[in-house]
Amino acid sequence: MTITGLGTSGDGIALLDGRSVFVPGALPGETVRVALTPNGSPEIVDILAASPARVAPPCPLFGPCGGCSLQMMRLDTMLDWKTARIQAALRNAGFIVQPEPTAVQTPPMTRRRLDLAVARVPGGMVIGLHRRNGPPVDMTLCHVADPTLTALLEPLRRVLGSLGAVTGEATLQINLLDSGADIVLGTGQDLTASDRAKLADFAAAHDVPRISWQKSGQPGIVETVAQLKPVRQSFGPLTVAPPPGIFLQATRQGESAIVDAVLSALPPLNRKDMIVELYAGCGTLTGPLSTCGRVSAYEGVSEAVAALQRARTGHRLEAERRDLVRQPLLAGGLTAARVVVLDPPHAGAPRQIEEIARSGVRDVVYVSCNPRALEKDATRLREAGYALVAVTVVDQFLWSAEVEAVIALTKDPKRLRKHAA
Ligand SMILES: C[S@@+](CC[C@H](N)C(=O)[O-])C[C@H]1O[C@@H](n2cnc3c(N)ncnc32)[C@H](O)[C@@H]1O
Repeated sequence: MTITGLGTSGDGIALLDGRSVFVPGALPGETVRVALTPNGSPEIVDILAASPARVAPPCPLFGPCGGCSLQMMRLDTMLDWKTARIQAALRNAGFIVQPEPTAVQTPPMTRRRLDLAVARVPGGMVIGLHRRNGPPVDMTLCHVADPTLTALLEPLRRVLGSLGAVTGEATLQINLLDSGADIVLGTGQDLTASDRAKLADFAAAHDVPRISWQKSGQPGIVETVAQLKPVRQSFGPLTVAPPPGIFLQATRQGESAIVDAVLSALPPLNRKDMIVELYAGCGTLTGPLSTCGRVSAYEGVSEAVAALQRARTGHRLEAERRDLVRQPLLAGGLTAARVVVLDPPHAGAPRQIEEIARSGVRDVVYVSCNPRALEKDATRLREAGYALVAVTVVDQFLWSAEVEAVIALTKDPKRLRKHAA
């Protein structure tokens, strides 16, 4: 097969009898020989002509482990591919002439958030990421995760193996906060008193400030099992105590790149200007934005809003819980805003964008984690008269197909004139 492109999940695309076939591990320009697996999907058996972008994958778990799909690709080529995806999304949204993008890629071994699967298997415990459509692959090393997190996996295997509540499969979510690893364990069974004592001992032995637990299938209810010291995370001038399992940008370097891009995408502001921030999480952008103007932050997760409200003393910000899908901030409520900054989840923000499009707000900064959603939301903003003035691409999910972007849009004639000059 001749590979003509890369699909949105990072698989090579080939045409076979007029239809697209996805070949994992193949790069554009390559000719590969494939065999069909028992479930009918193609698997490379031989590379007949390799791409100049092909490199030896650094991790021995690459292939079976479902975490990375692109370790056989040069990092700079991968960043170019991700940048081209954002440019294509914006072009499809109708922005034919685009500013030169800034592109940032984070280094390996910096991921500070892991969502892992746990499985009790004959002879031990497996902790890792699922193989494609299969069971988890034991993460004995990782070129993506921060080494502080990978160092915890072996002791975690031992303690989880000793827990009565971990009978079959479980989940483990770890956020590396400024205060240390913040762990949420999910199990199907309730923890016993002995399980709780073992987890508390583990926290003390490994300097883990907090371990929480949730029962599988009850995602909203999280219980603290051990808390040895306060948890904290700083976002610019703001220090919050994040709730267990809260959204955190995947890497510290990615967070800095997004924050820098958002701040430089703002129009000139004075400190009394109101910034409306939508999908605020527990303050990644809110803290830095509060140094530029008054921030009204909206977020759907009540624990994140409570953390922001507790941290706001001395900072120019208000935080409110609001489901922005069911109850978007209406156009009328946006008129006081000098600029709207939004960082929606994967699905984008179609209802909220409609209200922004109808409001008179002059400047919008949109942080995207999904090029498809970006295309739809940016289409509506272009129709409403916004022009594109800056694009930053952030690759903080190294070796996967994920890509983030920060785009600045305006309908302020003065800013447009300055931009054109
Ligand atoms: C991509 S994260 C960004 C969070 C934050 N800006 C940050 O950088 O840490 C998206 C945020 O949207 C929130 N969210 C998801 N659905 C929502 C909804 N329907 N209404 C309000 N917030 C929502 C999530 O809880 C999450 O905090």
